Amino acid sequence: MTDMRLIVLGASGRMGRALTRAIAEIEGVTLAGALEREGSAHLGADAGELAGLGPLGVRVTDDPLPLVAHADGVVDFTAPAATVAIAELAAQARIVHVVGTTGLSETDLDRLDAVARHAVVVRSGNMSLGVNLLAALVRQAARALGPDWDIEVLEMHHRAKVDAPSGTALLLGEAAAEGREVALKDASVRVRDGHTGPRAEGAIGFATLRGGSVVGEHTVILAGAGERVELVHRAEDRMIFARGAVKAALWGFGRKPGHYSMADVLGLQRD
Ligand SMILES: NC(=O)C1=CN([C@@H]2O[C@H](COP(=O)(O)OP(=O)(O)OC[C@H]3O[C@@H](n4cnc5c(N)ncnc54)[C@H](O)[C@@H]3O)[C@@H](O)[C@H]2O)C=CC1
Ligand SMILES: O=C(O)C1=N[C@H](C(=O)O)C[C@H](O)C1
Repeated sequence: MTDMRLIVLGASGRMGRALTRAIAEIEGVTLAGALEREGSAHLGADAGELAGLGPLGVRVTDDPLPLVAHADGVVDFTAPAATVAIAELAAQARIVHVVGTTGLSETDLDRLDAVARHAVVVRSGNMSLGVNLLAALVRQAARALGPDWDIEVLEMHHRAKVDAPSGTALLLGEAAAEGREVALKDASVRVRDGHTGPRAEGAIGFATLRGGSVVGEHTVILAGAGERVELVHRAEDRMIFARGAVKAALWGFGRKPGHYSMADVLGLQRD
């Protein structure tokens, strides 16, 4: 069987470089193109050299059209505007779109839902096995412990991260809300400052830390009267996300159109 041909969007970014390495190490996929934004200092560079692999003969370009026409999928860890733009092109070409980009607005998500009527979109705020397993545990804990236990989601990331709360924190908050059978938008408290008054009953709180080179750390705290449960994930290497994204692309290849999640890819049941 021939390899699945993948394009990396945002090829010179932290995740873009990790994706190039993951494509090189995983069987059944090949790097078919490397895209960057207009004006990037890395246009024309060899994607393999950017990723520390040595030359692969794939030059970074800012023109998606010729690449999309000859590829089977695009892996995209960039920024919301770039993700929505490539989603339209990927859907027209009927190629798999794996979306790792976080900070997407409700409008952006509606656009992805619309294109997923015609194409395979696999999207997750976190592509690692560990976090997706953690989400299942959080759902179960929130259901078992009930509303008397307060839920707070704490996250820390490197100083260059631009969105908050992280996509993972929101994914974990969604899992907690599902466990409680409430809508996250009705329960979430994303910022606290000044004289806030006591904690609202049933709130799912978020707290954000930024600094240094932290790849990604998430703690879901379930605080009861006189005791506390903490569920923690620590990412130590971006390759966990990159390998997950390549696995998602392979899973999506040949599948019927739809907006899928990493829980679908990993076969994690929603109990
Ligand atoms: N879902 C997951 O498992 C993970 C998601 N992320 C998310 O991935 C995104 C990127 O993260 P990093 O790699 O750390 O950021 P980064 O800033 O290092 O890389 C982003 C890259 O995208 C490029 N880009 C921006 N607009 C573009 C366009 N229109 N066309 C092509 N390229 C464009 C930038 O030039 C940059 O090279 C963020 O939203 C982050 O939260 C990061 C790690 C894991
Ligand atoms: O920007 C990052 O770095 C990360 N972003 C994702 C998020 O927003 O949760 C995933 C991971 O934690 C790293």
